[in-house]
Amino acid sequence: MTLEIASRPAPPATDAPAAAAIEVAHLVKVYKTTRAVDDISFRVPRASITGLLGGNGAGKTTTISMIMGLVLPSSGRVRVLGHEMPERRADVLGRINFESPYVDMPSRLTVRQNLIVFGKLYAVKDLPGRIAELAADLDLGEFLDRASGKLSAGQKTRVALAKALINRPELLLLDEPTASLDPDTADWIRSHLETYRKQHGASILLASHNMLEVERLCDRVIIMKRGRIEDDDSPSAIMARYNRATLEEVFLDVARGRAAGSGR
Ligand SMILES: Nc1ncnc2c1ncn2[C@@H]1O[C@H](COP(=O)(O)OP(=O)(O)OP(=O)(O)O)[C@@H](O)[C@H]1O
Repeated sequence: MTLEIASRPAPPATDAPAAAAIEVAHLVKVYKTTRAVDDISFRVPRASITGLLGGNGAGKTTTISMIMGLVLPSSGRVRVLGHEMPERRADVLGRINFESPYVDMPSRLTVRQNLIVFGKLYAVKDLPGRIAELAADLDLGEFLDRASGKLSAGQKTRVALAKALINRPELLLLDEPTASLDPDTADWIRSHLETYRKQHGASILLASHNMLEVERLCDRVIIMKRGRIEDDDSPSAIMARYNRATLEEVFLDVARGRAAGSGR
């Protein structure tokens, strides 16, 4: 992931309660010759779970990285919780968080030490209390004092989720949160995300290759292909438009260039 910080002057903050969790307008990212994200616009309302779908290389991770202010857009605009990114990152970063199974924590530190480091970065109040709460919620007790590098994939995912929730984020960005998990653990993680959204009114943007997961969790689905948005609607409306019973079939239609409604 490239880290580029913008030097444009910061515009005024506008954190009106009505502001969407995320607003993206005409966003473009060009890496040398690759147009990774090609003029996309969408809105993620507060307290919603939105799925970001697309085949390998569709531009999902690049989009999420621009939303977090970690990758600088070539053009276009991103607002998070009403604040312009990346200019207003300082107002936003403490209120959002991120999880990806592809980003490892320092492996020699124990789980507890890692959570202390991330909790301090977010200036979490009563950090020992928050870690105890997350350990109970996510069942981390058994390996809280074990080196993070010595955990199984499922245990690592639970720790990554604890790290992502440590600051009680208003917006959670998830890049394939259940990749490489067994169905039982994946289901457990999904239930936890649903509960967190309900209890905290949080907004979630979830990039996933698991269509059942998206059908179950998401109020809305954005389908990307080659950097562009192919569709953006509720799962049921998208399935109806493609005349398909599952999002998996819709995904294959989009990947193979079949037009909406041509299925069956
Ligand atoms: N740092 C980079 N430098 C150059 N090209 C990049 C960089 N990051 C991504 N790309 C390219 O941009 C395109 C979009 O990649 P991105 O990782 O955003 O896709 P994705 O939808 O997340 O894919 P996947 O499902 O495989 O994770 C790809 O063609 C990729 O090779």
